[in-house]
Amino acid sequence: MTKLILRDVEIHKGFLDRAAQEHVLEAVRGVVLAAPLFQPDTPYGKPMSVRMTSAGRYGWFSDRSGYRYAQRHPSGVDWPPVPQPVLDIWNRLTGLQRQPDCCLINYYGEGARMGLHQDRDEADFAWPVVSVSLGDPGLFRVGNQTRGGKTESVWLESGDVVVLGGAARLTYHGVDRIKFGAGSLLPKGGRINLTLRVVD
Ligand SMILES: O=C(O)CCC(=O)C(=O)O
Ligand SMILES: [Fe+2]
Repeated sequence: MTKLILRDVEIHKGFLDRAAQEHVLEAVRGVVLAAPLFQPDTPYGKPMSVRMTSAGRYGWFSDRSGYRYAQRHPSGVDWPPVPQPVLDIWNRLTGLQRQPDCCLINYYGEGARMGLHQDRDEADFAWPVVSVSLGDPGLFRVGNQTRGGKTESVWLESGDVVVLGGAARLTYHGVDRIKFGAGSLLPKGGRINLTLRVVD
């Protein structure tokens, strides 16, 4: 395990070993069975290329009226609780008493990406965001606190965990592309990202 710092963004390479990745993946499968992946629309009307769902008191949601947190899955069911193996990652890394309210689950299939953005739909930016990568490698781009300027990129691999906290809490970030099929964790390929956030 090595820790890189890229513009105050902490990147814990190899934070989860293979057994831990499999354990988390199994928990994620349980969430997806109860609250299936869906493809949200952006406020601009184009569907996102990433499919997603959530666990926790809140789930992240997007449609023509904007980005927000929702108390239920689009089907009307409650979001399942955040699985304990996922909370364990938060606890190990942050040491905080407060637990995350939302675990957003992003699934990147072939060709999926996520444009540069800030995570700013939460009430209090003092809480960090913790982001877990599973499956195929993804090219993670890190920008600045405001839109524009130079960026730097790093490949995130299965088991890597990123913390956006402190000075980096509002840093622009995104995923340019994935190496579809290059990982061995997901039998059908693709990349899963879990993003843990305190919402309110
Ligand atoms: O997939 C990733 O590594 C980042 C995901 C992300 O930035 C988000 O869901 O807000
Ligand atoms: Fe983000």
